[in-house]
Amino acid sequence: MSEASVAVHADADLLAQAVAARLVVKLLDAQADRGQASVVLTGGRIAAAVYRAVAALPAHDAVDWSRVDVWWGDERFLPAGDPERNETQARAALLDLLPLDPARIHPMPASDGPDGVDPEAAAARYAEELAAAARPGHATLPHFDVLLLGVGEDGHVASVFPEHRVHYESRPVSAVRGSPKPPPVRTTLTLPAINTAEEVWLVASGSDKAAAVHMALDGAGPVQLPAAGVAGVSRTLWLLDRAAAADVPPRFRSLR
Ligand SMILES: O=C1O[C@H](COP(=O)(O)O)[C@@H](O)[C@H](O)[C@H]1O
Repeated sequence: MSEASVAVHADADLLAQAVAARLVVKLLDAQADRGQASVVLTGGRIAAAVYRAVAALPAHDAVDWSRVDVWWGDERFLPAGDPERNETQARAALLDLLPLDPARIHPMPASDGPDGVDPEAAAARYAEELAAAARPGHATLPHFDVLLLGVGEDGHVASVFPEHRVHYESRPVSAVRGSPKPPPVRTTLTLPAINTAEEVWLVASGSDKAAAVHMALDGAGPVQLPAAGVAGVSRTLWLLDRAAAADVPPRFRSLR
């Protein structure tokens, strides 16, 4: 598990551009090292801005997108194509514009998918898809080069919400019922699954995120503040705009 580090950018627009540039470089490095790359996407407003920024970045053409696996960290359990689905958002902002291999795009199941409106079955199906991509003889998850997370005002990451029973789920993918943020039914990677990623980047913008960022970096408990429980294997990087970074604890300020 890695120590957190913090990078701050002037505003949300520059933050999105910086994350986009980092992401392209990370995927290029992974392809140079491993011959392929994998990214775990998230949802939310700043994530959408990052996806648009990647699409606008000329250097994205340097990535061999046919050798990139795309996974999701969480999903709103709604019908395919619903504009509120994280998948729909990512496809519209970026994925539909890239020469990806459709077989390497791995959305979480929709509520009109093979399991119907059963999020527990959908979560189990996604866990099977992940396990099928894991290295033979290894864990139940594939290698994730980089996993992106937004951070909610309440400190949630993916669809792991404070005090929710998803914290006690032992499987890597969980159904979420009773989400405090709409829609109420979701599917999500759990924190232990998130923390298998080589690098985890927590991206937050706006003053309404400052308190959650502060508490997460200041030693809050993960059940109360899920973002506090995130740690990538080799890197845990908080990517913030100035407003979200307003209350970053002093020991991280030299890193800004
Ligand atoms: O509902 C969700 O919200 C969070 C944060 O979204 P934001 O708009 O406040 O940035 C997001 O990370 C998560 O994937 C999504 O399902």
